[in-house]
Amino acid sequence: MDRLGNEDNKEIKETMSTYDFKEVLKRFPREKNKNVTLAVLTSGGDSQGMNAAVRAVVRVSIQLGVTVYFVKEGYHGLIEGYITKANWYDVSFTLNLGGTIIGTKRCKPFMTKEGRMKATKNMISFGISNLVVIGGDGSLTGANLFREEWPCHINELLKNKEIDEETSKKFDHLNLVGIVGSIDNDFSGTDMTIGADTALHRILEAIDSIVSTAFSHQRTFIMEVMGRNCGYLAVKSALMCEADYLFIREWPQKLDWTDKLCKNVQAARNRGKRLNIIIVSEGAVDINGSAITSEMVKTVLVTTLNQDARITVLGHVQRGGSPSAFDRILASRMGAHAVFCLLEDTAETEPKVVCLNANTIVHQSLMDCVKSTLEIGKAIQQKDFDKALKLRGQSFIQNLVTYKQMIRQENMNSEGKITLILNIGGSSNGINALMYSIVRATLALNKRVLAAKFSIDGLIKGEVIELHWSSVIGWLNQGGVKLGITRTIPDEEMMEKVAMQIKHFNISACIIAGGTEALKTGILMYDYRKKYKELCIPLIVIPVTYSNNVPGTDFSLGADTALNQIVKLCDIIRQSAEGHTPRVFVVEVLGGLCGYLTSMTAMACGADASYIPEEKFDITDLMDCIYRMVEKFDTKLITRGLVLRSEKASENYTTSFIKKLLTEEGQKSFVTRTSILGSIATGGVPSPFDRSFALKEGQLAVEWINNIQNKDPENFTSPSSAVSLGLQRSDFKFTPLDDLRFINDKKYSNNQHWWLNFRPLLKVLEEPNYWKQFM
Ligand SMILES: Nc1ncnc2c1ncn2[C@@H]1O[C@H](COP(=O)(O)OP(=O)(O)OP(=O)(O)O)[C@@H](O)[C@H]1O
Ligand SMILES: O=P(O)(O)OC[C@H]1O[C@](O)(CO)[C@@H](O)[C@@H]1O
Repeated sequence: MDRLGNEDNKEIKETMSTYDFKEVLKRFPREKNKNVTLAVLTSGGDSQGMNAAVRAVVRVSIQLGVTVYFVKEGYHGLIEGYITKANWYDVSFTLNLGGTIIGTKRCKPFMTKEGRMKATKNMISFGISNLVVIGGDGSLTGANLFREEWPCHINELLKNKEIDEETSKKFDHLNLVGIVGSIDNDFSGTDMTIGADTALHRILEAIDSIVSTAFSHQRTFIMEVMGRNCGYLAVKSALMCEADYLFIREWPQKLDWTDKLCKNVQAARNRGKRLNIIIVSEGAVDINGSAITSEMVKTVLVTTLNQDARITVLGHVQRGGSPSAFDRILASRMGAHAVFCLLEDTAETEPKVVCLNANTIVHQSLMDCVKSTLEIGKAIQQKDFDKALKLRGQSFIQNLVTYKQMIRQENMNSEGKITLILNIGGSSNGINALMYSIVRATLALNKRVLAAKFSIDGLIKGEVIELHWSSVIGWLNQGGVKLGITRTIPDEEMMEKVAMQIKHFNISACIIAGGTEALKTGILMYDYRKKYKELCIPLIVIPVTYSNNVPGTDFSLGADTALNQIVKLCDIIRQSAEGHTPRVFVVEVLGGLCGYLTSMTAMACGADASYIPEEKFDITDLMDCIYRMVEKFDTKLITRGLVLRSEKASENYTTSFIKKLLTEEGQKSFVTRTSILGSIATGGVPSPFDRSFALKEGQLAVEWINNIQNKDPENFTSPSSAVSLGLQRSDFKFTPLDDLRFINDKKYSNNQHWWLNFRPLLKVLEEPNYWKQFM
């Protein structure tokens, strides 16, 4: 799960030019790929997002002139010869589907040499010597073995006269690349496996639903989650649902766990909780390695505490349903990368596995990753749980630490320093989870939290409340803004009052959460330190906005939830056209001057075109879109089209203009409809990513304040004492507000966003003849 630190992965890791198709064609010319044949299979437990990976493998191959095959039903299909040619439209409308359209199976015969020999023969008969395997640790272990043995199988086939000398030379080695598709997130080398994010969506949907019935009856629910050997899903979900107790394999319980469980559960009730959630990973054990089951946990609670406890086993629900936006995008990037890897492979290169590393797609040695993954399993078997935990990586351990901190019940009458929270800007999901995290982390340090209701306006009026441990119970999964929010940025007169209130409430530090208004307010407060010494306190801004347009961070809190909402709505809009004559939808997406939501939705839904403020477009682009649409509908294989437009993509090419143009020019082939999503897209409950992001950011902000207060309690005038917290690649960074003041420049726009790199990939995956533009 953590980086292996392989230098080798530098060659074709995702960079600015990775998807620039002119560059791609230069590196992998179509003429050279004429004789390249590639197959893709899915194996092991299915996972949501596998289809996006298959789609990307197929479409990138076709764009590069590679012949591509599906192997149906995993290794079983390889042995039985269920191999069929894949075409462009075979993978249309599959991004939103869970499972795998090409089937999967757990296949015993592939564990035998005979089975793998048969698979070799079948592959050769189709001329295939390049294979993409999408599956979990087991599938990739098998794939690795298959590739190692391949030359022996070829010799054997030659010896048995099942192939001739020429064929044996032509197929002397197998090029292999793995993509990790598994909800368990249990594979070393990649930060995330395809499907894990969606599984968390399913788990939290279930827990959020259970909470209302548990609350009504004051019940305790024991939720059993999947993950075999790996506690990732359990730890993450426990963290994100405020679970009162967690059982996983890598952190086994001492033998007195029954007492501790009862103590924690009872203490939470005493603090005002009407319900308890206990998360049990299906592989949970005690320090002796003996299983701890949901039934055992229930029995303890019923017999010792006389609790009304119930068990819900989530089971395969976790592997079901439509993939999250993250999984669709991750899988598309990984699928494309897998094809590039295969085209670079030679007999001498070792097999690779495509990984996500600090928000960048890279590849690692498949053998090294498999070895490291198996080591974790071995450590667990040998009951060396410390080693297993260490091997799971730093972020796994950090999640556990955060969980313990959030759930720890602190002294309610703390007398320590006071931190003020201000929410400023528009409403964005995840902000309540952030408040939860700030409150719990601050109380853990024996300090106090005050919060202004309705932002600066409330602060000036003195509408300030104290937040206690129990004030934030249940805030993790709440949409909207519990504290109330306005967009007011203080002017000179207001700033004086702000300073007075900070003095009045004896505030020692301030956290501002929100979008650009929050950042601008933070910069102003920093600037006014010269005039008001009350403002010389540690100040930290945490970007919270669905638009993802705040500088200093790759992600703003709330953007993932909005993206998932928009993707869901686009799926529904497009589905509504099923059974109709061809229909094109023009959908207007929120985001102000930032095309993040539009671009990422386009990638996750497979939009035919997307127009954003950062990318200039003109009438020829719009006409080109119409011609492509007509061409597509002429195939009679497709009847639905999707065009996305950012609300501020262009002053003149408005949504209504584009609709009229499509209606006029495309009327012989399709009808056009519009849909303006507006703020409907920002409602709902925070996504797992946003909850987890909120928890981390809250904790880091509190730690930063604590450190700076401890270091130099008198001196809070330097630029480094007023910062913005941001996630850059995989690192959280504290950027001085002084360095971000360009946000106040009217002309500010950021055309260097990391996600702009994916724009060409959108076209590669959506426009069947995209490659022709470069010939
Ligand atoms: N050691 C191995 N040697 C050869 N083939 C293997 C090996 N391990 C697994 N496989 C093949 O891969 C298939 C899938 O493996 P497994 O059932 O472990 O699922 P997985 O890939 O780990 O997926 P998930 O993590 O979703 O369960 C097996 O049924 C078998 O065909
Ligand atoms: O679908 P099956 O074969 O019952 O396997 C269930 C197992 O597969 C996974 O869903 C994925 O590895 C595990 O979390 C679970 O233990």
